Amino acid sequence: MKYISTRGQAPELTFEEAMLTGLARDGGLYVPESWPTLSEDQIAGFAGKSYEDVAFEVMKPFVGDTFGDAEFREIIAKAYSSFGHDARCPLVQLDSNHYLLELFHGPTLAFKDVAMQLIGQMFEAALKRSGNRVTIVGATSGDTGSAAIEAFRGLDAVDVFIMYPHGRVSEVQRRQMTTPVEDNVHALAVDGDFDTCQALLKDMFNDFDFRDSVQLAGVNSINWARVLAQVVYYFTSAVSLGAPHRKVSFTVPTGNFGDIFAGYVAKRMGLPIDRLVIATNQNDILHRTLQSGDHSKTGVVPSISPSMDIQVSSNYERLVFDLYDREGEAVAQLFEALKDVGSFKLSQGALGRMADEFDSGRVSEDETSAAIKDYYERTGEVLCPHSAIGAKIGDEMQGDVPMITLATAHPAKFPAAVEAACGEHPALPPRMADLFERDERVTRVAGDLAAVEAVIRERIAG
Ligand SMILES: Cc1ncc(COP(=O)(O)O)c(C=O)c1O
Ligand SMILES: N[C@@H](CCOP(=O)(O)O)C(=O)O
Repeated sequence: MKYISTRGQAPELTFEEAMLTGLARDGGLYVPESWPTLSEDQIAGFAGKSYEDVAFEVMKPFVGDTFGDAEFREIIAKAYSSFGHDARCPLVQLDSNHYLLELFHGPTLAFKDVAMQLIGQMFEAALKRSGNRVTIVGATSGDTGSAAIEAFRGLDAVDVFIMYPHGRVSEVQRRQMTTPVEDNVHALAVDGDFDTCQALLKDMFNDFDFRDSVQLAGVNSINWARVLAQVVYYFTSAVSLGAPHRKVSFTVPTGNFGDIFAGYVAKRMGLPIDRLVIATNQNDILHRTLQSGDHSKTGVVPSISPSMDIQVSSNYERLVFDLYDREGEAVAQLFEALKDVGSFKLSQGALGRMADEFDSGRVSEDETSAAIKDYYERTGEVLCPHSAIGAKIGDEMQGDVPMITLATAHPAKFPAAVEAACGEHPALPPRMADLFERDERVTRVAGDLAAVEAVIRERIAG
């Protein structure tokens, strides 16, 4: 399998190269040159298999011979051994035809662990083989950062720098990033919002002098391997409800569009998904786009679901690439306009193709709190604000087929919002019970490329 850039001007890469490269050198995102498909029999055969076995079969066509079969199976086994549930990503019934896919049983209590634990193992294997060293820089609205730090802390061949928006993540999220003691971990509190952090990251990748001198690598969903690992749980959950003999729909709390894009990939691979529902908070650019085709940035407004406080949804570019029949030049024009003037308009054809696959909904702050309370009272489930947004929209969009809503984080990551909404204080697991007593280590930095690059260069030199 070869990987090509959504902007059509960067060299084709293998899986391993794409994983270690991050952003394409033309500013685009790497995607597989075509979507591999699985037969109905293959998908039916997933029933009763372990999460790890399904992961191997779903990801193998994308990974090719980067790892031998035995090595790849071992990588997958190690990645998920740290999960606190035997099913890894269990499905819980909310009501008669609505299910919650719990993705928060990994070490940092968010769905990011599902991919990040795997990427940590894959990076380690690839870097051991090559003897190379890399500088991972990540942008986070709270969860990617802690998951990346957990996956890479203490690794000799890696320095990991995480930029988060100062004052805009929950206290638990911040402490998960600022309290690890390993020397290769560097938390950077950036003045700005998540979009500032992600733009800085992309600018770093486009600064070839910096990129090459620090051996820059990325573990945001810029990295194709991140999205790939998330495709697996669409298969495991759908099959447990009767796929491929029965269709299912998914509702996905959405920000950077990585998680729901993984669902789109599962559908391209042959999983019978009826609807993919984008659930947004008040930062609703994707919901507005689906209504009118107008993809216009507005400022990011802080919310009680901070991980979704995003207006530049990076992976939307991967979808637009398909919506425009994989014409890199058209995609480059649209996303350059988004950067330069803050908006672009989808063609009628592209909007129609998007509407064929996706629905969307938006949940306000008050509605988010009310949804947390309502689910707690009706079902006993304490949901994090992101998952509550998904569940509310999932309920509204229910049709004839089962609806699976992705529960993307554990409520204990957002105790203040959850307690204010439903009166329950969600406890952290015992292994994290002293999180609030640990010392924090963080560098405050201006939201400015030169300033961030200077900090990174200085730390690496030191
Ligand atoms: C808890 C939580 N829910 C939902 C999202 C949105 O996911 P995505 O950015 O893949 O759309 C994120 C951030 O990525 C998150 O951390
Ligand atoms: N919500 C994310 C934002 C970054 O998304 P990613 O999937 O591109 O890593 C976060 O929690 O950091």
